[in-house]
Order: sequence, then C-alpha cells, then structure tokens
Amino acid sequence: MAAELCRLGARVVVSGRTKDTLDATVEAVDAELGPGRAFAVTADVRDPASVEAMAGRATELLGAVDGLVNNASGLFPVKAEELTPNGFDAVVRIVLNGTWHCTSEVARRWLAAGRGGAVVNLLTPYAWTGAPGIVHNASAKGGVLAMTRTLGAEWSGHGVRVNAVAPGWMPVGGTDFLAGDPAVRQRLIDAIPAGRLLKPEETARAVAYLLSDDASYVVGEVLTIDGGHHLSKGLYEFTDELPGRS
Ligand SMILES: CCCCCCCCCCC/C=C/C(=O)SCCNC(=O)CCNC(=O)[C@H](O)C(C)(C)COP(=O)(O)OP(=O)(O)OC[C@H]1O[C@@H](n2cnc3c(N)ncnc32)[C@H](O)[C@@H]1OP(=O)(O)O
Ligand SMILES: NC(=O)C1=CN([C@@H]2O[C@H](COP(=O)(O)OP(=O)(O)OC[C@H]3O[C@@H](n4cnc5c(N)ncnc54)[C@H](OP(=O)(O)O)[C@@H]3O)[C@@H](O)[C@H]2O)C=CC1
Repeated sequence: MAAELCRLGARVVVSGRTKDTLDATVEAVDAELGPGRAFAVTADVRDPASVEAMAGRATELLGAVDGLVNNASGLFPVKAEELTPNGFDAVVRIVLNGTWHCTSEVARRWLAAGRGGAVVNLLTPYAWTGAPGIVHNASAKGGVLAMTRTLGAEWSGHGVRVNAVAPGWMPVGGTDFLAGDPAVRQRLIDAIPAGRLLKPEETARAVAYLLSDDASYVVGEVLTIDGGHHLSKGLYEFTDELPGRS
C-alpha cells in the first residue's frame, strides 16, 4: 500500500506497532524511489495518546498531512460460540476504536486549521454481508462502514472527505490462514466471478483515487473492488444444464 502510494507520487508516513516492519517498508521505498518519500513512526491505534503523538510526528515529517488511510486490522478465524469477550474486544479495539482514534485525531487538526483532508478506511464486502467465522472483524468493519457514512456527511461541508475501499481477498498479510492451503485457496478463487485474487497494488490505486482531488465530490462512499465476489456467480455456471433455458 505505502509503496504504491509513493510510486503514484505521495509522501507517506507508515505506522504500526512493529518498528522492524515499518523500517523494512521505508528501506524498500528508499531503494526503489530514493530517500524522502516514506517515513516510519511507531504507534498503537488502540491508544489515543500514541495516535496523537503519531499525528504530531507525521506533521513534522511531511510538513502537512493531506490524507489518512486507516489500514490497521486484526483477525483470527473462530466459531462465534467459542469466541471469548477478550477475543472480541481485541479485534474491535484495533479495527473500530483504532479507526476512530486516528480519524478523530487527524480530522480535528484539519478542522482547527480550517483546512480539508481525505480519510480512506479499509473495509471488506462482509462489512455489509456479514462473515460467519469472523464475527469480531465483521462487526467491527460494519461499525467502520457506519462511521464512514456518518463522518462523510458530518464533515463534508468542512472539506474533510471520509470514504472507504472494500477489497476482496488479497493473498497478503493477515489472510495467510486462507492462502496457505492450496485447496482452500482454490475454493475461494472458484467463488470469485473475476476468477482471480486481488493484487495489493489494485487496492492502493483505489485508495489513491479516493485520496485525490479527482474524488472531491465523493462523500461517505465505499468503492468495492472484489472481482464481483460478494455478488456471487449465481446460476451462470448452470445455465446450459438448467431446464427451461432458451
Ligand atoms: C473467512 C471469510 C472468507 C471470505 C473471504 C473474503 C475475502 C477475505 C477477506 C479477508 C479480510 C481480511 C481482513 C483483515 O483484517 S486482514 C488483517 C489481519 N491481520 C492480523 O490479524 C494481524 C494482527 N493480528 C493480531 O494482532 C491478533 O490476531 C489479534 C487480533 C488477536 C490481536 O492480538 P492481541 O495481542 O491484542 O491479542 P491476544 O493475543 O492478547 O489475544 C486477545 C484475546 O483474543 C484471543 N485469541 C487470539 N487469537 C485467537 C485465536 N486464533 N483463536 C481464538 N481466540 C484467539 C485470545 O485468546 C485472547 O482472549 P482470552 O484472553 O479470552 O484468552
Ligand atoms: N488481506 C486481505 O485479503 C484483505 C484485507 N482487507 C483489509 O485491508 C487492511 C490490510 O490488510 P492486510 O494487509 O491483510 O493486513 P496485515 O495484517 O498485513 O496488516 C495489518 C496491519 O495492521 C497493523 N496493526 C495491527 N494492530 C495494530 C495496532 N493496534 N496499532 C497499529 N497498527 C496495528 C499491523 O502492524 P503491527 O502488527 O506491527 O502493529 C499491520 O501492519 C485491513 O484493514 C484489512 O481488514 C480487506 C479485505 C481483504
């Protein structure tokens, strides 16, 4: 995500809890594009004080912050009846609370300065379809969907745009548990009308569009990029076999 945004011309502060991961991203961008495009700042999105410090440091490093991408997430597959209260909280605190802490911190700075900015939240189509097996993450993403629409409307008159992208399955990061098993992977691909997985840089380009002035009249919207996965293939594959076809 960060590397593709830099390739498209952005200067980016990457943030998360693990310094080594952030440094590796910055080193990769430096090696490809030269220094001064990407910077690392550690933060924990569950902690408002940590987020405040991150926003301050990002402003120092970039001069001004024009956009925020809420990408942090947590997920583990679990049957709902086996999920503990702490397990539910662990995911909701990252996804829903973390998105709020980052969005409110950055937007308050923009509003106080009398300037606009763009927020893009990472959703998934199951924010509105639901997703058996990951009730914690689906519930949190559903909350972020409502937050996107609410703040999109509430702040648009101030020039602060809040939108979201809803990617389908990318074989990266937290979805290793799906990608690792070739049989599971193929079953998932078979259910996607486009017949392939999503490339991370395709998600990054959708994020870049929503951050850009090209999307200046797009407010509280969700750009879904899942190859039609949530729409399903319906009966299309059976149309040659079904009785009554013309
Ligand atoms: C399945 C749908 C198929 C459709 C396919 C559609 C396309 C796929 C779309 C995929 C969308 C992806 C969305 C993502 O969000 S990907 C990003 C995921 N990234 C990560 O998960 C990385 C970060 N993850 C974590 O940090 C951890 O997993 C965690 C979220 C748990 C947070 O860690 P933390 O250190 O805060 O938590 P603890 O280890 O202290 O645990 C807290 C409680 O949670 C319980 N727990 C933890 N892991 C599990 C597990 N595997 N099973 C059950 N319970 C778990 C743990 O026991 C603690 O609870 P208790 O104190 O009660 O024991
Ligand atoms: N992968 C996929 O197929 C899909 C992903 N998405 C969404 O895209 C986004 C990125 O997904 P993906 O790249 O797979 O996820 P990853 O697990 O690779 O990345 C999640 C990031 O969140 C950071 N993070 C987790 N907890 C915290 C925290 N408390 N504070 C700060 N940062 C934190 C992690 O860094 P660290 O642990 O170092 O803090 C990590 O960099 C997520 O929002 C996800 O829901 C949506 C649809 C599909």
